[in-house]
Order: sequence, then C-alpha cells, then structure tokens
Amino acid sequence: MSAQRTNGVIVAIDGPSGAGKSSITKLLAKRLGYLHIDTGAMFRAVALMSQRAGIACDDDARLAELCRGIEIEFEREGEAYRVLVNGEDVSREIRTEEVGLLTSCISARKPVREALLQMQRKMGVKGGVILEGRDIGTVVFPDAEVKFFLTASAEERGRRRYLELVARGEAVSLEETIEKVVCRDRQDESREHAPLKRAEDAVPVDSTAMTIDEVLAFMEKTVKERVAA
Ligand SMILES: Nc1ncnc2c1ncn2[C@@H]1O[C@H](COP(=O)(O)OP(=O)(O)OP(=O)(O)O)[C@@H](O)[C@H]1O
Ligand SMILES: Nc1ccn([C@@H]2O[C@H](COP(=O)(O)O)[C@@H](O)[C@H]2O)c(=O)n1
Repeated sequence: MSAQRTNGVIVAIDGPSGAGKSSITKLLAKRLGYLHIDTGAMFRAVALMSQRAGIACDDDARLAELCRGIEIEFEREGEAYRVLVNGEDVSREIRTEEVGLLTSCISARKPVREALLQMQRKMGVKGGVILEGRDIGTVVFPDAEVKFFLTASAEERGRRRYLELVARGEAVSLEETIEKVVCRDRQDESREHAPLKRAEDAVPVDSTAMTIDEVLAFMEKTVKERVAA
C-alpha cells in the first residue's frame, strides 16, 4: 500500500448498468467503514447542470467551463446518501431516465472526463474509499489495491432495473428496459475516452445467479484477504 494511503486501501468496482454496483458499494462501504464514491452520480450531476444551462452535449468548450464551476459533494446521514452540486441536493433529479440518457452523451466528452477524473482522484487519494463506476480500475485508480468487475446477463440487469422502475411507479415494459440497458452498455463500451472494460487485474464477479448478500460476502472476504496479505 502506497504511503499516501493513510486511511486504508482503494477499492474499485466497475461494471455495466444494473449490475448492482451502487447497492453493493453502499453495503460494503458500511461494513468496512469506507467512503462510498458514486462516480456515476458525478457524471449525472454534470449532465443535469448542462441541461439546466442549455449546453449541447457536444459543446466541449462550454462543458469545460461548466465543470470548472461545479463542486460535487457526497453526504451520508444514516441510510440517506445525498449528492450535492454547489450545495444543492440533486439526489433525486439526477436519477431520472432523461438525465440518464443525457449522461451517456456527456460522459463521452473528454473535458468532462478530465475534470471528473481530477475530482475523483482528489476524493480517493488517501484510501479508505470504494469508488464505483466504469473506468475506476482502468483509468481513475489503475493502482487500486482491490478491483472488481461486477456484471450480470443483460436480461438479468434489465429485469432488476425493470423491477426498480416499476417500484417507483414508472410505466415501463421489461422488454424496453432490457433494450435500454443494452443500449447504455454499447455506448459505454464503444466510446473513445475511458470505455467500459474490465481491468486485467480486476476480479470478475458475475452476479446473474447471486444474491446481493452473496456478492457482498465474496467482495468483503476478498478485500480483507488483500488487506491482510
Ligand atoms: N445480485 C442481485 N440480485 C438481485 N437484485 C440485485 C442484485 N444486485 C443489485 N440488485 C438490484 O438491481 C437494481 C440495480 O442495482 P444498482 O442500482 O446497484 O446497479 P448499478 O450497477 O449501480 O446500476 P447503474 O450503473 O445503472 O447505476 C437495484 O434494485 C438492486 O437492488
Ligand atoms: N466512472 C463512470 C461512471 C459513470 N459513467 C457514465 O455515467 C452514466 C451513469 O452512471 P450510473 O452508474 O449512475 O448508471 C453511465 O452510463 C456512464 O455513461 C462513466 O462514464 N464513468
């Protein structure tokens, strides 16, 4: 562990949409006493602010300027996990389907990736953090002590997302939800900058037939073994 890691190790959890990253990271961070950094929420926050400012998702100059003026913070209070942008709680607004679709475009822009990369490294450099996203183990912290690549079949991830949306009262079909999951996978995997892919030293976890508790138990055991080694 590098001398900078005064608070513990860095854990990276990458993977496609609906794999269970946020659910697992929240629980694992609580068990380890680590900070949970939801990098997807950071990209969603930039997308929301660009939408409010009327910035086209390919206007790199204005996106770069927007990112220079954004401060993103995470607040945990008991079970509540809030995302603040310049002090405003945007936790709910960033989760809409509209912002999600815009985020896939915004997150492909180099100025946005460069700005958030610096923020993420600053947040995690001392360790004691679990960052979830698409490029943590490949770009943000390639030297992370523990890396996981969490996935599941597209059908299972679509089913999970479908159940989540229906529980929120949204009128969606399972078929269209699976299609949207596959579409976001394709966008995240095929973009030029920091595409979604498994780091060579990331532990693959296919949760298609695993419960959240089974995934959590495996990851916690793996992290503790690495820290003890
Ligand atoms: N192993 C699992 N078995 C069953 N349901 C799961 C499992 N893992 C996660 N879920 C459920 O799937 C849904 C999506 O999980 P979550 O939001 O954590 O995925 P994610 O990878 O963070 O997705 P995204 O990247 O799109 O934000 C949630 O309702 C969650 O409770
Ligand atoms: N490290 C990351 C994290 C996310 N993205 C992009 O943001 C979108 C939303 O992420 P969620 O985890 O909240 O679904 C995601 O589809 C990616 O396009 C990213 O590029 N890098």
